[in-house]
Amino acid sequence: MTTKPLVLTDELHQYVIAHGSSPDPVAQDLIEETLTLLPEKAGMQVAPEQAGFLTFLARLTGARQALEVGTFTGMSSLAIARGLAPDGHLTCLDISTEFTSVAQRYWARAGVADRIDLRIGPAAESLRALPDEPYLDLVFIDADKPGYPVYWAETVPRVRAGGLIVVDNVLRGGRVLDPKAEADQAIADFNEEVLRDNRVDLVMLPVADGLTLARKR
Ligand SMILES: C[S@@+](CC[C@H](N)C(=O)[O-])C[C@H]1O[C@@H](n2cnc3c(N)ncnc32)[C@H](O)[C@@H]1O
Repeated sequence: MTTKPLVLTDELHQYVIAHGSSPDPVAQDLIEETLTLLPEKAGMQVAPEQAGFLTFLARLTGARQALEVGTFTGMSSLAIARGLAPDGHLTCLDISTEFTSVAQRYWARAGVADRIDLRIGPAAESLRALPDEPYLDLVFIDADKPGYPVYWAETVPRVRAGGLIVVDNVLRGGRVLDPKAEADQAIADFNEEVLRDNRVDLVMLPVADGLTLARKR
C-alpha cells in the first residue's frame, strides 16, 4: 500500500485523462486553439483531469449558482457550466477581453453561453459588486495569486452553508516549500491563512498544481 501520490509520468498522465476526463471535441479544440493563439500562456489553462473534476463537483453539489475568478480562454468555466443544474448560472470574472473572447466562442459552441455571465474588470471590484448574501453553491478561484486572500475574503461570506470553494495552484509547482517569488509567497501565506479559517472544512489535494477544496460550515 502506497501512502503518497505517484509521480505522474506523461504516459501515466495520459492514462489518467483517458480513464475519466477525456476532453470532448469542443474542449479538445479549445486546448489546441489556446496553445496556438497563446503558446506562452496556455499553461494557465486547467488540466483535463481538473476540468473533469470541476464538472463532477458541480454535479455532485447540484450547483445552481456558481462563480469563477479567473476565466482565461474558458476551459474551467466550460467544465463548470456543463455540470450545473439545468437552471444553473455561472458568473465569470476576468480582467482580459482578449482571453475571454476565446472563452465566449467556446461557450456558444458548447451550448452553455446562456448560463454564463462574464464580468470584465479587476476581480476584487467585481466580487464586491456581487449580492451580499450566502447564495453561491460552488466557487473556483484561479486568477492572479497575490489576489487570492481578497478573493477568499469576498467569497466565503457569499457561499451558502455546505457550498464548496475550489482553489487552484496551491502547490505552485512545489515552490510553496521554499517560496522566493512574490506569487509563491502569496500562496504559501494563503494556505496558512485558510487552514486557520474556522468557517470552512478543507482538504488539499495534489491534483495537477494542487487544489484546495473548502466546504463552508
Ligand atoms: C490561470 S488563468 C485562469 C485559467 C482558467 N481557469 C482556465 O482554466 O483556462 C488566470 C486568469 O486570471 C486573470 N486575471 C489576472 N489578474 C486578474 C484580476 N486582477 N482580476 C481578474 N482577473 C484577473 C487573467 O486575465 C487570466 O485569464
